[in-house]
Amino acid sequence: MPGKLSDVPRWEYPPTSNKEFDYANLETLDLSTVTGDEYDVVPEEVVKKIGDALARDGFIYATNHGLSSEQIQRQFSIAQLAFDGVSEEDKARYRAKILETGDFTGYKPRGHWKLKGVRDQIEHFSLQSHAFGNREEVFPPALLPLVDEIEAFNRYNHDHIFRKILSVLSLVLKLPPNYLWNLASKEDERFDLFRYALYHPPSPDEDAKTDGVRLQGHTDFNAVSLLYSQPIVSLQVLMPDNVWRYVRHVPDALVINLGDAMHFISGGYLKPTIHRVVSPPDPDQVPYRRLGVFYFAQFNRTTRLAPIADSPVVRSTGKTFFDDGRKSPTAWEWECSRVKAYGQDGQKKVIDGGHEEEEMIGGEKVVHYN
Ligand SMILES: O=C(O)CCC(=O)C(=O)O
Ligand SMILES: [Fe+2]
Repeated sequence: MPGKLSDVPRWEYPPTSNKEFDYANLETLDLSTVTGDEYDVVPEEVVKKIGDALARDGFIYATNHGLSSEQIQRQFSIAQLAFDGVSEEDKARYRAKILETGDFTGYKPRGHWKLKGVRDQIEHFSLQSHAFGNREEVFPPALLPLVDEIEAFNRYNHDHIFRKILSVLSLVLKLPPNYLWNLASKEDERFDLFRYALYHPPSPDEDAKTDGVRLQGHTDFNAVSLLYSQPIVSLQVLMPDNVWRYVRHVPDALVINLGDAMHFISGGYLKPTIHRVVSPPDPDQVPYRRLGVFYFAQFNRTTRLAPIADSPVVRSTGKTFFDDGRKSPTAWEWECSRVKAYGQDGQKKVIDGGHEEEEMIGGEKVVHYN
């Protein structure tokens, strides 16, 4: 691997909580069960178990993804460097043009979003696939020696992990195993989003104003999200019984969820589960900064987010979106419009006594949960 290992200070994971909380009971996809040269062989019981879990909970764990503990910890170390080893001037210089372009590439400073008038305490350094072709413009000098390594990690997430998951999902929808991969593997249309995130602990006053919510409840915009499990208990999912439950840390596992794009294309069969980030319920973890490594995988830019008519499972839902499919956006159009609108306190209608807010984007209703 390129990049000088010794130059990157090692990230020491915060201590794992040994307390019990109301954890979500999530299924696990063992990725080593997906085999064949084109990852087209998946045992039937795996398709059944994961299909049921993703239609019901929308969240699963994935294990045996082929990355070592060392390789994963290395990504957290690079994440730490991206925030602690880059000056505030450089973060401003390499700032993401989120509102201008709907593209997260670059640094998102704290306070870009607002929740109940309180500025968020989350820093991001995000890379859309095109970033690797524009290195000098996107990466601050401190990270330039690591670009090949970061790119190789991105490739692995796309070509192996995402691909295997798409094989499973194709079979869930009773399509040929490579069907969804064909909608996501056009090299010049890739726009996956890779992200290092740093959650700073807010002040007690800020936490009180937001009821401890640090990232508002949302669905993801993309197809499949891969979150590298980390020790701070903080991520909650809204489970089918309408109860927020914590996601338990599973060392070296991936926490996987589906986004809007997969929901639309599956005629609503696959669930884009609402999730949020709250203050850690374990007081021992509260003072720690929380680092995240996320890979938001997407379909090709021009993939139209209309229900796949070839799938009997999709057809059986009878569901359509976007004016009965007449105005289905492409994956790119949908993502850009949602990225621009997110967290800007835009045209929202408050419902359910303030617990929910609705916003119309591209003619579809998007609900934010407080
Ligand atoms: O911080 C997390 O665990 C999840 C973040 C998340 O949901 C997102 O960035 O979309
Ligand atoms: Fe998310």
